[in-house]
Amino acid sequence: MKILLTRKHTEDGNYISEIKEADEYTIIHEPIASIDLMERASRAFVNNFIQHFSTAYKKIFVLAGLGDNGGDGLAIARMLYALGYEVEIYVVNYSNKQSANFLINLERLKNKITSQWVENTTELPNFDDNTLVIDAILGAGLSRPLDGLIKSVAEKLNASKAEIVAVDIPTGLFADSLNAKDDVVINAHYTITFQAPKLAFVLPQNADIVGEWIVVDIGLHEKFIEQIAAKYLYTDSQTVKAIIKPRKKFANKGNFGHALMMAGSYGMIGAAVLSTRACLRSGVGKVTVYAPKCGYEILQTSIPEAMCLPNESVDSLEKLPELEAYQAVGIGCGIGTEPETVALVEELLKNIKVPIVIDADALNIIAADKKRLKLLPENAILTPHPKEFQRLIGTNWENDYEKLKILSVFAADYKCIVCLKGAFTAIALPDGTIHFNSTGNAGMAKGGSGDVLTGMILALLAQGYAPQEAAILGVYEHGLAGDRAAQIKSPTSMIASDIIENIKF
Ligand SMILES: NC(=O)C1=CN([C@@H]2O[C@H](COP(=O)(O)OP(=O)(O)OC[C@H]3O[C@@H](n4cnc5c(N)ncnc54)[C@H](OP(=O)(O)O)[C@@H]3O)[C@@H](O)[C@H]2O)[C@@H](O)CC1
Ligand SMILES: Nc1ncnc2c1ncn2[C@@H]1O[C@H](COP(=O)(O)OP(=O)(O)O)[C@@H](O)[C@H]1O
Ligand SMILES: [K+]
Repeated sequence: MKILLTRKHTEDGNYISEIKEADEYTIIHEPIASIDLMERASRAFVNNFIQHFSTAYKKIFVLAGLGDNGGDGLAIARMLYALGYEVEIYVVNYSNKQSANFLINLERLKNKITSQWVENTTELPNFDDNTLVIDAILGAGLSRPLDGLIKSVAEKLNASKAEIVAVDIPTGLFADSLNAKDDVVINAHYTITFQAPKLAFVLPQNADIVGEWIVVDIGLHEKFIEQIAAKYLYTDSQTVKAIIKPRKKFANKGNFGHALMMAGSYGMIGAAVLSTRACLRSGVGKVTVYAPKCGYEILQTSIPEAMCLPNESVDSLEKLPELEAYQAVGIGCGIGTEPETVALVEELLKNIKVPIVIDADALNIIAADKKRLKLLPENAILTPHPKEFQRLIGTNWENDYEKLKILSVFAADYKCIVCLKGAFTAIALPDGTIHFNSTGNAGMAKGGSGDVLTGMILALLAQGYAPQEAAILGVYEHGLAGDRAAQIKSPTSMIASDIIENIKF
């Protein structure tokens, strides 16, 4: 799914709104009247809303602005009222400019619900913990930080105990550009957004502003969306369906590749076990794990399906084995940073001729001497968590937008694929695009989860998936397995082994 921007910079130094353009294209080419598109958007909001909040639930205050977001708010209020919800409307009267669709929806309220016009926060009702506020003050049309009346309303709301549900975007939040630190933004608990995710929603710095969020389809014209060259994408089930190759009936294990997992050191053989087992659960034909001698019996006993190739050293990985037999190589999980392992990583990078996934200490080894970055083979997949990525670039970022810029430049400069892990893992490709993952949960924030991912991506590489497909698909399925594990064990109690047990391609 593409992430549509509200402020996409154009070559002449201005910016356009892809959302507005998609809106206008739909109005002309579907065709549909603008007010009917608003009705459709509001209906989509309501359909989702009623699944979460029953009529018995709390009193609903709709806070409406004067633009199209406010128009949505009025239409939503009318629809919820018709469904039996107890609704009150407060129009935040911050300007004398009202959109045409706002005015039509105001007219449509007549003889149904009255609206109260607010020019001062003292005219607002009491937002106690028994109220639900629908924030329809400003949406994608935000052009500057909040001030004056809207700012005071936002402050009052944020200080209250009311549950806040935002229409499209929480008021005051820029959809895809940076808010200043002291900007006041309504902190929503739940956001129902139209047509496409907004970039701001997948960035950790906005987590407490957007709350839980969901995209509802409002039927903007597919032909228009297809031709948008999106820089940011959001991996959903449709994306993944287009990537996955079915296993053919007469297939044999030779069709699914032989993977080499180089992992483990004394005290860290668990990382080798987890990554290798995850690799096996992800469709690979055969796996050999190259590990220090201390891991031999553990690996042979705990994963009988894998072959184990012990190296000479007892405690740590050293010396490059023959690579000819393998279709893909994974390195890094639990390998430590002993000098002989450092030498091994360098040797591997100089000699590798098949796709590779690089994780954990292998990344730290590369980061320790930046000249090693030049050894990265084209399309290598790197799977750093934020700390490891900071080590690779040798600096920190000021905010998440800057982080994305650095990430994108890094992937382009080194022609590699970087999976920057976390909630909404960001996968940067050499072509400059960034693909955010939609699956996963905080139960995965535990030691070993990353090892599982490395094994899964390795399996996909060995099966012949193109590296960018292996990264996008692997990260998605890893998160999905984590979501299944969380369902069964709960986010708090699940462990990395539960992720493996719930891998299901
Ligand atoms: N295609 C879609 O996705 C569809 C979208 N729809 C809905 O439309 C919404 C976008 O509507 P919109 O363009 O009218 O913008 P909205 O956010 O209501 O505000 C605009 C007004 O606010 C003003 N203003 C801006 N910043 C301000 C500030 N800080 N303080 C004060 N004023 C400020 C701005 O003034 P100006 O910048 O021109 O001075 C302008 O007058 C979108 O979020 C969705 O809900 C659906 O109905 C249908 C399909
Ligand atoms: N809050 C979260 N939401 C979704 N996924 C998460 C969250 N926290 C961590 N993860 C996922 O769990 C994995 C953790 O990997 P990593 O930090 O390398 O752990 P480790 O090195 O301990 O195995 C990553 O794939 C990451 O995307
Ligand atoms: K809003």
